[in-house]
Amino acid sequence: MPVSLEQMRRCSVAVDLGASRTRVYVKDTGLVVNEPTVAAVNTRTGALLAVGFLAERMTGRTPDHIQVVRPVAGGAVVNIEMAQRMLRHLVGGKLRKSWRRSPALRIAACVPHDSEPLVQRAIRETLSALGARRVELADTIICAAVGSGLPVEHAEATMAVLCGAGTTQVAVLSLGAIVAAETVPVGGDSIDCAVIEHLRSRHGLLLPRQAVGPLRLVMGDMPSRVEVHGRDVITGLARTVEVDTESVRQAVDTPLTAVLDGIRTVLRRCPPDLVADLSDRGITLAGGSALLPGLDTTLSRATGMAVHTADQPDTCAVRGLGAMLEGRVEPMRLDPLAS
Ligand SMILES: Nc1ncnc2c1ncn2[C@@H]1O[C@H](COP(=O)(O)OP(=O)(O)OP(=O)(O)O)[C@@H](O)[C@H]1O
Repeated sequence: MPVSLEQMRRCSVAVDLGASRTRVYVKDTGLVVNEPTVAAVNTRTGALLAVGFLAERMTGRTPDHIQVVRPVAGGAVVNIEMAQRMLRHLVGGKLRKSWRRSPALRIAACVPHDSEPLVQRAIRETLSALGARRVELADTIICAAVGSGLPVEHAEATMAVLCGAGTTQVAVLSLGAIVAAETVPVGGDSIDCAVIEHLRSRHGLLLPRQAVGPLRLVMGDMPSRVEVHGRDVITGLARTVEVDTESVRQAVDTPLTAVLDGIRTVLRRCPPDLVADLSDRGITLAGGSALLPGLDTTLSRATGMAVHTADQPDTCAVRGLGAMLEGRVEPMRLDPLAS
């Protein structure tokens, strides 16, 4: 799926439909939507009740007739109809100006590297709900590298690790293309599951998914103890336990091993010249899970390479795609040599 910058420049809207967040960037305006990829429906009437933050807040708190749906999982749209309805509500009004300027709206969207044709078709069909006449697809990892400020179009290796909710994509790029890449089915969701499983087995406490966030925030600090509220596994009653943050950090190491294996696999597949470039430049982390405290130091210690976290890592991919739309990425000229 080669990214043609020429085709990208004809698009006016960039979309990153992630498992956790939906982000929309409008050319010459900026990021207009950054909301959870979640919709709540009434199963009796089929009516859409809420989308985005409001729907996410309903998770785990709904009566039987209300269902909270996540239409994207593992880098693919798994419920096209729901994704279309959610997008119309999240984005509709914000694209009115773009529609007026160009009724034949062109949208650019991120898709995971080496995604199946069916996955690509699903995203195209989903975006047709926004009135897109044409949908151009770009590799998410290239977009994230551009959004992280890496000079991807130079003849110099850069390594980007995009830590999302369901997957982590690792790639080495040079001359605007991917030299070697690997997708690991581990992301922020697996990290949350590791924390929940640790509290269940070590403390007999059931923790709601939403309660993991505050616990993540203290993980990078010095080892300390924090109070966590949940439900006792045996009695079913509310209980508060004191948790040692260092033991939570160790529980998270298991999913991180898979990410490390992904980095090692990509490095093994790279020509030695590029690996030498990387030892100078190091690894750049992007994606929402790159905000996990201490992730950069853990990866740096394990690989022996410098690891930097991009600015606003969670929105790197859509901002990178936006930069392509706005023509802020200059391709390296590879004109045939004159004879
Ligand atoms: N401050 C934070 N600390 C740790 N993890 C975080 C933080 N903020 C968000 N996350 C995690 O980042 C993940 C979402 O990242 P991101 O928005 O890049 O995913 P996505 O693009 O929607 O998903 P995917 O790329 O898998 O389709 C979630 O799992 C969330 O728990």
